[in-house]
Amino acid sequence: MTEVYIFSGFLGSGKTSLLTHAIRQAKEEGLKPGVIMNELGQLAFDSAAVDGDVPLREILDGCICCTGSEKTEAQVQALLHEQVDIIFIETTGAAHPVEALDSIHSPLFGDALDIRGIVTVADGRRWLGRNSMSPQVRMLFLEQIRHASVILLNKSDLLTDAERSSSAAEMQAMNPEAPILETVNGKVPLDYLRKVAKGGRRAPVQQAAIGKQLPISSRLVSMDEPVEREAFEAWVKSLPDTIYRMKGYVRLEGHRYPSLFQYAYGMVQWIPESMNMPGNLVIIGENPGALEVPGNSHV
Ligand SMILES: Nc1nc2c(ncn2[C@@H]2O[C@H](COP(=O)(O)OP(=O)(O)OP(=O)(O)O)[C@@H](O)[C@H]2O)c(=O)[nH]1
Repeated sequence: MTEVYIFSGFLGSGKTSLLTHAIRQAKEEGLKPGVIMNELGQLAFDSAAVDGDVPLREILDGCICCTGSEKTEAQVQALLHEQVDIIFIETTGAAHPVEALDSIHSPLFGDALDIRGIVTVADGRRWLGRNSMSPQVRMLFLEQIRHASVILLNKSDLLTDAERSSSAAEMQAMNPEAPILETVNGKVPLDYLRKVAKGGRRAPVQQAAIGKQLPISSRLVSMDEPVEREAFEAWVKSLPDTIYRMKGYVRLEGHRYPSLFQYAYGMVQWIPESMNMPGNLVIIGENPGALEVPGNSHV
């Protein structure tokens, strides 16, 4: 049977970081991993994090929970044909984990799949700031924690000892059965996940089809002009709290190529690239269409 793990967690919490780490460990253990990656935008941005030799299927531009289970079934089928030993499904940060789980509980697979459950990556700082999220979005964030088989309290490097223990205790109260592990960059031993993730649904779903009603959308912006780093970061800081995530390639003034830019819950990261990547930025949040974006010359 092929083990299946669903990686859940809010936008920018560290799912891709967990995925790259899990893939590396699976390979080291002699397992053949396969990946299904679900992204909100049309751009398969995170796919670059998956090595070329790992079978990868993408479900783009919509949540796995809303695009219909046929698409997911087809992608799982394709991975099974490639005889993978373990499948990691990275859901979008806007996906309801139980709906994602349901989409792979298909009679098509019979006993070919051993669905081990939901690993939820929770951004510790976002947990502390959860009350500033809009109600529907906060509900999704909490649902991801409530239905986890295992919770990773990630970005624990950004929390104090007191914040780490109070966050873990509060999450445990919300989901008493899931083991909680404090992590940095989603680094968790794969053996641990394989031991503790037992699959199955743990609590009634609070609100069905939450992903369909969520006010979250994504916008792809072409970044055709270089930006000044400080001014760009000041613009990022000025954005409303309801802009949850940005990622893409942005050219900084004085740089030859666009740098990889990441934004998640107040944190900005720039990684210089040595190749000329197309200047594109994905913005995810509530009403990203209303923003004027520096570096984009189009109206
Ligand atoms: N300081 C710190 N940063 C982290 C940690 N984990 C992830 N990050 C950073 O957070 C950002 C988002 O990480 P990803 O792994 O891409 O998050 P994600 O959940 O896959 O994001 P989406 O797929 O867009 O929802 C990146 O800039 C990471 O480098 C952590 O433990 N500590």
